[in-house]
Amino acid sequence: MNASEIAYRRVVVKLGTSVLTSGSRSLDKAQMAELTRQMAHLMKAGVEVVLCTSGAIAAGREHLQHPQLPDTMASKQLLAAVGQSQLILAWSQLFGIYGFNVGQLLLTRADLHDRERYLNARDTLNALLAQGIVPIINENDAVATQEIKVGDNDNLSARAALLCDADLLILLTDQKGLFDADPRNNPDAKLIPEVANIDDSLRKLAGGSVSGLGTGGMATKLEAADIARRAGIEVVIASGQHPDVIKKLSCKEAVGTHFCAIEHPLESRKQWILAGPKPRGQLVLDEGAVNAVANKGRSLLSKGVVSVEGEFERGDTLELTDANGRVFARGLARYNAAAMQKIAGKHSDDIESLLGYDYGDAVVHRNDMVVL
Ligand SMILES: Nc1ncnc2c1ncn2[C@@H]1O[C@H](COP(=O)(O)OP(=O)(O)O)[C@@H](O)[C@H]1O
Ligand SMILES: N[C@@H](CCC(=O)OP(=O)(O)O)C(=O)O
Repeated sequence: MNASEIAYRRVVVKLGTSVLTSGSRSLDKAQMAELTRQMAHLMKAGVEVVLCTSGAIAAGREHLQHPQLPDTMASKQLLAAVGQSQLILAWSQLFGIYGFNVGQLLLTRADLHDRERYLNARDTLNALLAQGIVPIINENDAVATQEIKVGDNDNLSARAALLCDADLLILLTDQKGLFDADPRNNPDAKLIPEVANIDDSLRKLAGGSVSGLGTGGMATKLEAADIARRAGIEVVIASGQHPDVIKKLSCKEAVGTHFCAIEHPLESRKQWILAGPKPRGQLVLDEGAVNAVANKGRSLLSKGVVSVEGEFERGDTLELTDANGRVFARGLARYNAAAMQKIAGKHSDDIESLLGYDYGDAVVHRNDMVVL
């Protein structure tokens, strides 16, 4: 590979459990070595690489020789605690062969929720990359409860790609890409080589994981692709087994399913609104408000709010839905849940008299909102 053929400057590679185990009950070290060789090659050619690795739970099971444990969160946390150290040891040894050091970042949604912590994580990532150290990211499964988890590494890798301002996100899995039906159950399923837009009809094609190894299947890979491409990042889903897959993708060879980046990416703060905080509530809007927000670029006024769900504070993230429950936007609340209940459906001029204070006409301001 010649440096002039490489089309990207910063690449996030996400390796699913399915790739790291090759479908077996243990880490496939030969496969990990081969993928390390490809990533090291890319780095030697001047590309910065961030690795988002799954496999901690699988590595824990293997290291403890497949113990009989109750099917609980605590067992998974135990396996992750044991497995993560084995996993990072393996990556450290493999990258060491090529003279690269690695740095471990174990994140949860809580690290992305708060804008300040989000920016701190970004600084750490950038500092590692500036020193030529390979950042290796996984969810902090050993301590994260369901409530504070991102939940799957596809979504986590998209957040990592946003954090480090990557220009390519590679999701490697056990299938050749996104098919028009799950190829495990549909032998006639066809590979979709190029996706220009992620919509509901595409989401219907993407099923969950049936292998029992991965988390989320294609559904979470599509969520990840949607987040990344809105930030102007190209995304590819491809097979980890494809020969020289990482090298080929970094030279724009057509392998797997490619998702075009959108032309006018969201500014950084709006990327964070989309990818960082977990929504704490929902506002159901009437037809006029849906139209004003979705099509006319307006802020949301109290008058258009039909109902308020959830317990949220001012500044928390909310989902905006239409009457059918379709989420079409996300934004930051200017009023807390109790206040929002009181002013829903009321005219903006009445806010002060209803609440005794007034944070402005917009209950979700345009500048704090992303239309999906
Ligand atoms: N439309 C689809 N195209 C391809 N794979 C699909 C589709 N729908 C569901 N899948 C499933 O997604 C799985 C990959 O996701 P997952 O098991 O979570 O792997 P990973 O560990 O790589 O994240 C495939 O094995 C496949 O069975
Ligand atoms: N964080 C978990 C993996 C979670 C996950 O999303 O797995 P996968 O679908 O295989 O990428 C682990 O290290 O075992």
